[in-house]
Amino acid sequence: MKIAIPNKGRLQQPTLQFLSQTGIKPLASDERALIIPTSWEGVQLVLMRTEDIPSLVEAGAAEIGFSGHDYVVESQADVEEIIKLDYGKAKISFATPQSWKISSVNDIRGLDGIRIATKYYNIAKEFLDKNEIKAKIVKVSGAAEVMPSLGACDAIIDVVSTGTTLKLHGLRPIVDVMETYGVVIASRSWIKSEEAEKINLILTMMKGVISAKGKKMVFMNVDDSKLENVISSLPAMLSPAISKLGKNNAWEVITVAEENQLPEVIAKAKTAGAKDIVVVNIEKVVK
Ligand SMILES: Nc1ncnc2c1ncn2[C@@H]1O[C@H](COP(=O)(O)OP(=O)(O)OP(=O)(O)O)[C@@H](O)[C@H]1O
Ligand SMILES: O=P(O)(O)OC[C@H]1O[C@H](OP(=O)(O)OP(=O)(O)O)[C@H](O)[C@@H]1O
Ligand SMILES: [Mg+2]
Repeated sequence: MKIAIPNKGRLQQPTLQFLSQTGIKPLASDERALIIPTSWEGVQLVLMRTEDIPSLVEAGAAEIGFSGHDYVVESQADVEEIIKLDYGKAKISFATPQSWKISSVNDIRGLDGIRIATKYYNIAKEFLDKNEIKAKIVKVSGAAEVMPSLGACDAIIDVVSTGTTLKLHGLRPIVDVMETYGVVIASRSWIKSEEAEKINLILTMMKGVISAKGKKMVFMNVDDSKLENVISSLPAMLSPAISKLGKNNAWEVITVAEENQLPEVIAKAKTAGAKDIVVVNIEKVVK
C-alpha cells in the first residue's frame, strides 16, 4: 500500500519525522526515486506536490496522504481528514496594503471591483460570495505577496503564520478566511479496500503517536506507610497503577501525566513521601 507525502516544502520533514515515530522509516533508494520502500513491509512512500495529494488520494494513487487542510478544501477532493497534525499550522488571510484604511469585512465590501491575487481560487471565491464582496480573483501559483507592489492586483488571500512575509511586502492582514493545519487523509472508501486491515493498523499507530504527545510516564517508589498519602497527592484526573515491590514492604506507583503537570506532580509526590521518581517518554498511546 502507498502513503503520499510532500516531495518538498514545509510539511516534508515533519511528516517524515511523524512517520518514523509511527514506525515507518524510508529505506535508502535512488535520490531521484518518487516511490520509496519503507521499513514496514509492503508500505511505500510516494512523493507528490503537497497541493496535489488530496485529489490524488481521492483518485486512488495512494491509500493514505499527508497534506494541508487548506489544500483539502481548495481541491474539493472527496477525502476523509482522519488526523489533525500539530504542524503546518497557519491562517489563510485577506491582506491589503498597509496604507489602506480598512479593518473589517464590512470595509472590504465597500471596495467593489478590487483584484485579489491568490493560489486559493475556490477558498477565495467562497469567502467573497459569503460576504457579498464583488472582486476579481487573479489566480497565481505562489508569491502572491509581491503582486500588489507590482500592480498586478490590489489585495491578496494567502497563508500567514508570523506575518513577516506580509510586512516585508508592505501588507497587513485584515480578516482571517480560515485556519489550516497538516492533515492525514484517506479515500472515503478505504474501509472497503483490500488493504483495509493494514490501513487501519497504520492509522491506529498514527493516532497513538498523537495521543502520546505531551504525555510522560512517571514511576515512583513508596513505602507502605506513605502509600495513601502519595496517591492522594496526585492530581485527581490521574488513576495510578500500583504494584508491590519484592522487598522492603514498599510499592511502585505508576502514573501518566501531561508534561506541563510534571513539576507539580513530582513536587507533591515527593512531599508526600515518594522516592526514586523516574520520568519516561511515551511513544504511543493506542486506544
Ligand atoms: N508559514 C507557514 N507556516 C505554517 N504552515 C505553512 C506556512 N506556509 C504554508 N504552510 C502550510 O504548509 C502546507 C504546504 O505549504 P506550501 O504551499 O508552502 O507548500 P510547499 O510544500 O512549501 O511547496 P512550495 O514550495 O510549492 O510552496 C500548506 O498546507 C500550507 O498551508
Ligand atoms: O507569515 P510568515 O511566517 O511570513 O509565513 C508566510 C509565508 O510562508 C509560506 O511560504 P514558504 O516559506 O513556505 O515559502 P514558499 O513561498 O516557497 O512556499 C507562505 O506562502 C507565505 O509566503
Ligand atoms: Mg511554501
